[in-house]
Amino acid sequence: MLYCVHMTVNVPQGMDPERFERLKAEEKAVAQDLQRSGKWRHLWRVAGQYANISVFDVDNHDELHGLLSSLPLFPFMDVTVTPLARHPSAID
Ligand SMILES: O=C(O)CC1=CCC(=O)O1
Repeated sequence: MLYCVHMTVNVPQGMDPERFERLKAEEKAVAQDLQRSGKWRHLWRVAGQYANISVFDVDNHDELHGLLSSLPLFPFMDVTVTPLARHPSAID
C-alpha cells in the first residue's frame, strides 16, 4: 500500500544544538536505510519549509505507524498521512 506522508519538523526550543544535530544524523541514517529497503520510495523537501513530502510503500497502516513512530525526529514532527489509491487514468 502506498501512503503520502507530510512531515513538518518543529525545532525543539531550548534543546542542546549538538543533541539536535545528532538526532538529525540518526534520522538521516534511518531514512536512507528505509529508502534502500524500498519502503520509503520518495523523499522530497517542501520548498521554503522544514518539512518533507514522502511516499511510503508498506503492507498496512500498522507497519507505517511503526516506521514513522520509530524515526528519531518523530517526537518533534507534525505528521499527516494520506493513503493513496490507484488513479484510473494513470498509465503506469
Ligand atoms: O528534514 C526532514 O524533513 C526530516 C527528515 C526526514 C528524513 C530525514 O532525513 O530528515
